[in-house]
Amino acid sequence: MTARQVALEILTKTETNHGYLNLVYMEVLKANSFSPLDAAFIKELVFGVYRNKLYLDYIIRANSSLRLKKIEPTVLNILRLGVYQILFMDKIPDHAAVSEAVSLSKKRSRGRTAGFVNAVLRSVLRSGGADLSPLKKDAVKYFSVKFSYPEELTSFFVNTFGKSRAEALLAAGNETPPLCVRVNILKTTRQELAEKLHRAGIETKETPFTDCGLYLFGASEQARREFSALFTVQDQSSQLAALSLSPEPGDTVLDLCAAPGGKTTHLAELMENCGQIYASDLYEKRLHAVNEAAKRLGITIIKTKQADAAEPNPALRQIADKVLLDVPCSGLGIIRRKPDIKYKEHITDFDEILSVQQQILNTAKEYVKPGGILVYSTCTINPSENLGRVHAFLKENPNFEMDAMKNPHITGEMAQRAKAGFIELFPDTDNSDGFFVCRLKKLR
Ligand SMILES: C[S@@+](CC[C@H](N)C(=O)[O-])C[C@H]1O[C@@H](n2cnc3c(N)ncnc32)[C@H](O)[C@@H]1O
Repeated sequence: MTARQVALEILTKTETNHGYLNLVYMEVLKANSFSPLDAAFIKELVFGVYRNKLYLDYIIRANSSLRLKKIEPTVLNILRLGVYQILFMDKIPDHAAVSEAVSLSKKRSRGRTAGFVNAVLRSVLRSGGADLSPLKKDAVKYFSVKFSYPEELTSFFVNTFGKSRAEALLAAGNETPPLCVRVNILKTTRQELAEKLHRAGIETKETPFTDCGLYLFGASEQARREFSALFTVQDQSSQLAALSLSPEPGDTVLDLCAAPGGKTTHLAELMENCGQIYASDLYEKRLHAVNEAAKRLGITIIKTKQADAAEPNPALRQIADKVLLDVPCSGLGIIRRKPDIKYKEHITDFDEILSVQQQILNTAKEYVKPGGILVYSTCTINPSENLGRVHAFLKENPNFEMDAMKNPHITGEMAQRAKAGFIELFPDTDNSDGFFVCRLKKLR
């Protein structure tokens, strides 16, 4: 199969199985042996199409004799791939984008579709796309098409952050995030790993807000596998969650929403693999990933168990020095990694997720020893799931208070907030995933 055929397969599979794009992409990658160049090209195609789907559809509609609903789903995806290459990938000659799309439609579809695909793409080449200026009088409609966010979600951004900040955040959500890893300090140091990677032809840059992170440039999947005992792929924003809990060797730590274990293993590294970590998750199957990650990194202090964190467990009452709650959330901070989040139905109906977060907090508060610490974190930038959620909790639980975080790498305005007990990161200003971490101390 050619790279474009594989890309079409991934798009179709993600749509028809209601799958997650990144999981389908990884599954296809594991099942085949693509060259690093092909793997990168396929990724660019499928993530690019997802990031820009509504915009691409708008252009296809403006250049097609058929309404979108009348176009067969496979043909629509062939067109999206073609238009994406024409408008977003400078290195692909236009004639190659068109002829490859035509030959794909000959292989994958029936009848006269090849002629139709050819006509639409040639029209896109002639017109240069479509004129968005008639949409400009309505910011929500305009941003929705320009940045490919459904109108309901675009409205949420505009109402929450104002027009100009919303524009910056929507644009940042369409960027390709850098590859960031956390160094396994049980086995190496940041500098040592950077030198090893450099010798293997991979350039690195230190993360500014943490002392254990590196950005990697030019690392193929194969190279990533080669060094997998020495690092964990994790954005620097996520590294701040375990760091903010500041676990120490010998501590008893609970991680109640643990899978796939990115933060659990970080806790263990900070504890020098000494003490105990009880890691649970609602989904038993997902806990395998935690055990696998621990094995890969040489960690032995994690015990996993399936459990619903919203259900009280009296056996855990006041056993923990530290508790991490990396709760399920709307995920609005990681759209650049998972662009399919944008199109999730009812994405802005927050009531259910807010209620789960509240229940988990209310259950977990009982597990913290007096004087102990609870860290609440999310990968969203929705204020009601973040500070809103914490303030509501503190109002009902005066025996907890926000506790200053000690992180010498955080400066400026962010340091003021860390001193007050929380950190907020945004993809537009911090070149990081949108993330929220809050450190709470149980007074009595
Ligand atoms: C943000 S993810 C956790 C990511 C993880 N901490 C890491 O760093 O790799 C949230 C997790 O909460 C789990 N979850 C959802 N509802 C839950 C519940 N009621 N109790 C426990 N876990 C839950 C999900 O299965 C998911 O693995």
